[in-house]
Amino acid sequence: MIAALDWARIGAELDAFGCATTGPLLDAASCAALAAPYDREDGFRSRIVMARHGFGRGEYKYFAIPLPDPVATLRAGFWPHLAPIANRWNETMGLAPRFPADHAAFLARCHAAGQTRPTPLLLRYEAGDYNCLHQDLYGEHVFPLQVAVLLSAPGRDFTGGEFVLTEQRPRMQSRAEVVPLQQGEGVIFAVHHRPVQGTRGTYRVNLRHGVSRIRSGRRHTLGIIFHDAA
Ligand SMILES: O=C(O)CCC(=O)C(=O)O
Ligand SMILES: [Fe+2]
Repeated sequence: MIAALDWARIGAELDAFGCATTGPLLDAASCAALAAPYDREDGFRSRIVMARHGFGRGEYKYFAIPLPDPVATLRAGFWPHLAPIANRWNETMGLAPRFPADHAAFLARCHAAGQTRPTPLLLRYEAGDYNCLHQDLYGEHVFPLQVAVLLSAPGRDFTGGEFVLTEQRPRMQSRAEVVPLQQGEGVIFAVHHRPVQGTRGTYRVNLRHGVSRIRSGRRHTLGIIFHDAA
């Protein structure tokens, strides 16, 4: 499934815009099966009510280990395609970390540094909820790309609630990008920085992502972050 994606297009879009959509990843039944256990206690390590932390309005839950399928499959499956892009980006940006071919090896590095808690999460927004612009940094070890998969059907399950990215460029005004997604579709995007080719060489821009206000209904998302948390 992931191997069959158009990785040349995705790589080019990530380089040009800092984000790229995947097209369909999960069918409607798989989306529903992932979102349905949200209210259960088991299977999650913690629940965050966003308003309590100034993160926005809505809530999310971090999955416990073992990650359920298809979360584990997606996390491991994206890795070998994203690691070469991440290595290229870090080289271009003059950042030292390089990422191994195997996700387990990178997780071992996170765990040795005390980043032992799993980061894949399930988010839930109701009418009026939103996710403030942020960066999912959880410690010293950062994988520069992450994935979010929309589990609800826009227009049917909810309205509003668009995935947004902003890009803060040195000495320039910020640029915003709205990413339309279908149910079961993912967006791959920069966690923190991305390289931009300028006339005088490469520079780093700072990205943040969030979700605009849900106008009606309920919206669920699966978030896949590749570094674990301290
Ligand atoms: O709900 C969304 O679309 C974005 C969730 C998010 O912030 C994430 O997956 O890191
Ligand atoms: Fe996030």
